[in-house]
Amino acid sequence: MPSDFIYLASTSPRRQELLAQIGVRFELLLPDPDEDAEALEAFRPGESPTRYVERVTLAKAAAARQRQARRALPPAPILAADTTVAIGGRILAKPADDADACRMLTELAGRTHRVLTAVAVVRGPRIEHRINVSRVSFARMSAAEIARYVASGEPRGKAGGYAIQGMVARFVRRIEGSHSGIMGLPLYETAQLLRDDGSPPPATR
Ligand SMILES: Cc1cn([C@H]2C[C@H](O)[C@@H](COP(=O)(O)OP(=O)(O)OP(=O)(O)O)O2)c(=O)[nH]c1=O
Repeated sequence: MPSDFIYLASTSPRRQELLAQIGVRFELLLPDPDEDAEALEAFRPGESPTRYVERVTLAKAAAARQRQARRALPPAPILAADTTVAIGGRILAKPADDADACRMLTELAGRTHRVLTAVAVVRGPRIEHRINVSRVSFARMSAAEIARYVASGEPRGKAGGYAIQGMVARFVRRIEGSHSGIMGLPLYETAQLLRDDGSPPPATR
């Protein structure tokens, strides 16, 4: 029988909004203070962006499953995701600081890059996942435009140093793929993985 709610193992406010957008009922299952969430996201030399985003997502899902057991929470599926920006085979993570965001945006301006988001759903011992890959083409941006965008604070905490849902949209010439996937949670793939999980129970008469 499908569960009438799921656990969302994500600190990302965008993922919370996106899941709510398709009417999924969820509770947050966030890391304990002593969990090293950043260690999960360390790069391994030579790893492809696809393999990287898949590995990190599965690791986030497995960590959340352990958390659920540790806290003796009621059973329900758990959803985890990771978003990675890749250009020319290289991964751009979340910028360390504003200078790093400037460097990333300078690299992305006037070019097309990929945004990969993997989403995983844990049900007991099983983990299923899907990967969405989108292409985003940015117009040229002058150094002053990049500096102004970085000063807005929007790049902080975002893979590749930008938010498609934000002010940078004025420089987005074209996207191919999934807008929600670029924002952090591809809703088509998510709904496929969840099927009826997270739907409210049918009204009783
Ligand atoms: C490319 C892009 C990323 N992002 C965000 C989504 C994610 O929050 C973030 C990528 O970082 P992630 O490491 O995928 O996620 P997170 O650390 O924010 O949250 P958690 O691991 O707890 O689930 O970048 C946007 O909001 N808009 C965009 O256009």
